[in-house]
Amino acid sequence: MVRSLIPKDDRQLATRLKRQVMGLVSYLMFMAPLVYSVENGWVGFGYVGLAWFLGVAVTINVLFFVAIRGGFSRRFADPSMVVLQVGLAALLALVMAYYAKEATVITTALFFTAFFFGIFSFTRVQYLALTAAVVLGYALMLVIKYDPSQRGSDAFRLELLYFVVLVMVLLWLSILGSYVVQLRASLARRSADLATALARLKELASRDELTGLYNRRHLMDTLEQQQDRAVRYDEPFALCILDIDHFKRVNDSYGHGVGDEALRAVGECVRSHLRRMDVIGRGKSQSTCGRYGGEEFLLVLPHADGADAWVSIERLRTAMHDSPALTSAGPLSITFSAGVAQYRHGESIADMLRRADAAMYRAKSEGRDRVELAE
Ligand SMILES: Nc1nc2c(ncn2[C@@H]2O[C@H](COP(=O)(O)OP(=O)(O)OP(=O)(O)O)[C@@H](O)[C@H]2O)c(=O)[nH]1
Repeated sequence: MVRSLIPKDDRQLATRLKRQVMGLVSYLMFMAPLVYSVENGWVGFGYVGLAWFLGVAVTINVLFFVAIRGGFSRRFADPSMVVLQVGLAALLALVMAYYAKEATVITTALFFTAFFFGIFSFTRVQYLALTAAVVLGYALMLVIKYDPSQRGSDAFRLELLYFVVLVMVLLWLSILGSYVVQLRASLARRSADLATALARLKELASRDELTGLYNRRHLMDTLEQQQDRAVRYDEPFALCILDIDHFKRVNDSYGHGVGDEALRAVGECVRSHLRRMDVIGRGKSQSTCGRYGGEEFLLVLPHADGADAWVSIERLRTAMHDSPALTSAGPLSITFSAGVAQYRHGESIADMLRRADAAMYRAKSEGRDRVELAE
């Protein structure tokens, strides 16, 4: 039952709730030693008192569980409400300290357990403040528990001993606990930095250095994703292989450097054309373009059938035909030939690419500066 109360799709919430269950189990753990103490008269209450104590502890835990699970606690800076929870647990431990006779060990263990939960978020100041509050509370409890005539008794002196030891242990726990909290925070920072660096690396690994467009590896991944989607949802998608016409002449006439500039200009023209097309087809997944090889580009057009894709690439062809690429050698007239293929159910990506390639070669052989639709 508890398992179904802990969501699987929200890891943070699941962790908070698991901690809450841990807190509940911690109290139930004390049941056997408490029963044993009641049985032997080592605490100043009977079974009714015990039922009250455990009842209050369990109710507090269940209320916190509900507040966290229901989202109420999200409005606080600390959605686990650890400060409040540890404070209440320490208060319960003080109540137990008041009633404890020979069973003082249970009180110490209760304080220990409460302080332990601070490890999940307490700062050193919070830990020390809690220690100070407990010390004050314990001192007050001693004043209430022992009237002046009892303060010379062995029981009182023993209680003072427990008190001093408790203060020592709680101080030690505060320092150690806040150190663990700091370690956890620095670990979380490092793993966040690592995740950012990894994302940056992935981004770099998917880009073509010259044009900044996606590289062949990323394009192949995109094509596979589109193929999966097309199969699963029975939706079309198309691709286009675009090859610059007579690019060798650009290199031969103006040098490789200017050739590179022309490639960048073509890349930018393709990218801005696709961006415009995506704005028109709002709400659908975005098109992808990248450098497929030397002077070849590849475009992936989700949701498009062959005819749609052809129209879109034909517009791009006209745009490129009409606007020269700006290079340091001046404006250069650049055209391309392209082959467009629509995905056929059941075919491999390699076959689809082969068909688009064949269409592109047909465009070349029929005079260049053309877009052909694959058969
Ligand atoms: N500047 C530059 N040139 C490149 C790059 N990659 C490939 N090329 C050049 O692109 C040219 C491709 O030439 P070809 O395959 O003969 O084709 P083409 O001259 O474009 O002629 P068609 O494709 O038949 O229209 C070669 O000169 C390559 O050196 C690059 O990264 N930078």
